[in-house]
Amino acid sequence: MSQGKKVSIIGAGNVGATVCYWLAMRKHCREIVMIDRYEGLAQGKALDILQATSPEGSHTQISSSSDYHSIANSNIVVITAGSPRKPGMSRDDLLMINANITKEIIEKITHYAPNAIIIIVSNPLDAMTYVALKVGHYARNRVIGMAGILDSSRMETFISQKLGFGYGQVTASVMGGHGDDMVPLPRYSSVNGVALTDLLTDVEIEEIIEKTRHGGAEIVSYMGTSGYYAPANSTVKMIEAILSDSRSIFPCAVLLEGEYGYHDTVNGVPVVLGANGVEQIVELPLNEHEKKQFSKSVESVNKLLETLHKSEFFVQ
Ligand SMILES: NC(=O)C1=CN([C@@H]2O[C@H](COP(=O)(O)OP(=O)(O)OC[C@H]3O[C@@H](n4cnc5c(N)ncnc54)[C@H](O)[C@@H]3O)[C@@H](O)[C@H]2O)C=CC1
Ligand SMILES: O=C([O-])CC(=O)C(=O)O
Repeated sequence: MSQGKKVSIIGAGNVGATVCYWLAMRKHCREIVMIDRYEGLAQGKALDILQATSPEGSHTQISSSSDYHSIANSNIVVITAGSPRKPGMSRDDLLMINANITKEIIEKITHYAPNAIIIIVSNPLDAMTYVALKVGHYARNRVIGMAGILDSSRMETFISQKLGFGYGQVTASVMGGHGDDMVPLPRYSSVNGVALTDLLTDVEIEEIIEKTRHGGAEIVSYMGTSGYYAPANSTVKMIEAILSDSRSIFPCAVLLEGEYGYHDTVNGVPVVLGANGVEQIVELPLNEHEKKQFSKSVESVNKLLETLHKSEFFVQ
């Protein structure tokens, strides 16, 4: 696999450490560095994960630091630093607290790892991706938000649960922002090639769409904090695609510059991921209903961006 590659993870909490664990176990990179504002946390988790690598024959070197010098020469930096939501909160409630954290971290990354591709995980995802792009003055291919793969994998799970068969054979597609207005696409979902619309009724499909839209909140309601196994798995899929230059299509949050008719905003769309990050944005021929839903999702993200612009966040 992609030995010789370095990934840094900023934020060694639930998602960050689980990304580190998955990556180490799958042996896709030579080196992983974890940074957290609580150095002891990153240090403890790095050592714990490192001690799990030996029985697996993984050569991945895992270290922790509070010093950003250690992220130098990273191929990819993943940002999972920031607050998760608590029950009753929306992801959007995290806007200002996580925007400030993202800004502080991006300023370090542009200094210490100027050539890295950035994967954003912190919420609200689309707005944080926009913050990273603007604060770091990055070309848009280099900053990518993780959400669409996760939302699609949730939809796939709910489809198999509803059907009672097809586990592992479902392909679902979710576009749009990572919020309650995300756009699950049953027309682009199938079970081993059999169209979803041939297997489930409209009412059943609508139920799945609603469950997918609230998939994150459902987990928060059980645990008091957000999920991390599926989010970490989705993040690792993006890392693997970039490190191995697989040029795979995944739904990811990227800056739109005219695609789907929108400018200067971030939203989730299918992209080709490869060595340069976003190699291509794929424009699906959406029908009128899907276009309307996507427009609502763009509006929701734009409201957050407006709040940031009005608060003069970008001129501080
Ligand atoms: N995009 C997505 O689909 C998903 C996004 N998330 C988001 O990811 C973020 C992290 O979630 P969890 O790992 O569950 O939270 P967590 O609380 O377990 O971990 C966050 C870590 O960030 C660290 N941190 C905070 N400020 C920092 C700074 N300035 N520098 C370095 N480290 C800092 C904290 O010390 C903590 O260890 C949250 O915003 C959450 O909403 C979580 C799951 C899915
Ligand atoms: O729901 C949350 O707060 C975390 C998240 O984005 C997800 O799990 O989809």
